Order: sequence, then structure tokens, then C-alpha cells
Amino acid sequence: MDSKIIVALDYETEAEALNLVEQIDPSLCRLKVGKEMFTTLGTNFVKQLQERKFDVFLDLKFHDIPNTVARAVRSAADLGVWMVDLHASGGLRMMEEAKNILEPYGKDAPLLIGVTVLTSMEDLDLLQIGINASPMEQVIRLAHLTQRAGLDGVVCSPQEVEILRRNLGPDFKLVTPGIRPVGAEFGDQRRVMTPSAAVRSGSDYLVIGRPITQAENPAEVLRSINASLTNI
Ligand SMILES: O=c1ccn([C@@H]2O[C@H](COP(=O)(O)O)[C@@H](O)[C@H]2O)c(=O)[nH]1
Repeated sequence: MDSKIIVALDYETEAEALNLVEQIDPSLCRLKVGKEMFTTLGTNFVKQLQERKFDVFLDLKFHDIPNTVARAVRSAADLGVWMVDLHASGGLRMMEEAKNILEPYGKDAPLLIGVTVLTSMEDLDLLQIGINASPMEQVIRLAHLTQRAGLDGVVCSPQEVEILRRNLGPDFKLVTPGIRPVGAEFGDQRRVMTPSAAVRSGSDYLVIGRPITQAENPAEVLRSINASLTNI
């Protein structure tokens, strides 16, 4: 099975994360290592997941000057991660430099993904940082810029997937956090959708954290979400 699920391993400790990882196998999901676990545990943690044959999405959302971001992306490629991301709002030149530095890696380069508008943000949040556009408008603008820079896809909310798919074609990867099974708490997320609705809309990958990691039986919740996505 090639699951569309990427589990966001947002745990405080290595032991908690490995407790889940040891109950599942790579056919059930890919794994996302974000700012919390990477800052605490570093590259050794990523390597442990890779040794267990999991594809790792290194979600550090680089946002800096072009030279700095490109070099960070190269470090991610050297680490052998499957996917890495940067903030598309860092601009066209930043994204192009990051893409170019991956050229020598050929087929072994990680998927390079641009974060558009965080799924926790709504109209007011954008207005407060000086962006007088709806999340949808801003996501569309940044997704086009990301494609122009030659990246492989974007992080967006599932609510924007249908329109992006129509505009950007079948091969452009659409990676969607903001996934909430029916009845799950939204927490800080604002632009959300259920797993099955996100897949029906055309999401390539569903990033799911707390609905799985905070569950009493995370491995069982992962299995049941996977089951709900078969035959869609
Ligand atoms: O726009 C974005 C970009 C990244 N994320 C990350 O995805 C997970 C979502 O976790 P949940 O617990 O399912 O809310 C988390 O690691 C975020 O850093 C995002 O939510 N939105």
C-alpha cells in the first residue's frame, strides 16, 4: 500500500515518537520531522527513522536569504530526506537558488516543496501582517510562483486543493496539513477538512499530527484513517 498519510511526529521526547514508530511500518505512512523534534534530537533522529525504512519529510520551512536557504536545502539532500520545504514567501530568487543547488542530486534529490499560507491562518491573520488578500488568493499567487521557480509542489490547506489542481496540473504535488477527522478538535488549525474530503479534492499527501499522535491508540487511528481512504 502506498499511503497518502504523512504523520507529523510532534512529540516532546524521542521515546514517545519511537513508541508509535515501533508499532507501525512504512507501508502505513511517511513521517514528518518538524521544528520541535529536530531542534531537540537533530539529524540522528532522522537517521533512525530512515534506518527503519520510513520516508522522512523534513519540515523546517526554511525562510532566509537565497544563499542560506539553498545551503540548508543541500544539507537536507545530503541527509537523504524524501521531502523538504521552504516558505514560498521568501521569493522567486530564493526558491530558484534552492532548486538549482539540488541539480547534482538528480533522481536522488528530495522533493522540494513551498509553503504557501499556513493552515492556521485566516483573513485577519493575513491582514495583520499587511496582506490584503484572502488565504485562497494568497495561496494561488504563491503556488504559481512556486511552480515558476521549478519546485515540485506546495503545502496548502485542503480547501485550496481543487482550484490549485485545476490551475497547476496533475503532477504538481499538493501537500495538505489541516486534516481533521470528523469530531476531532481543530486546535490552532483554521482551514481544515476531513481526510476523505481532502483526498476527494485531490490532495497528494495528508499531513496529520495531533488526531493521531494525541490519540489513546495512535497506531489504531492511523490504520482506521488509512482504511477510510481506500476506494476513493
Ligand atoms: O501550513 C502548515 C504547514 C505545516 N503544518 C504542520 O503540519 C502539522 C499539523 O499537525 P496537526 O497536529 O495535525 O495540526 C504540524 O506539524 C504543523 O507544523 C501545518 O499544520 N500547517
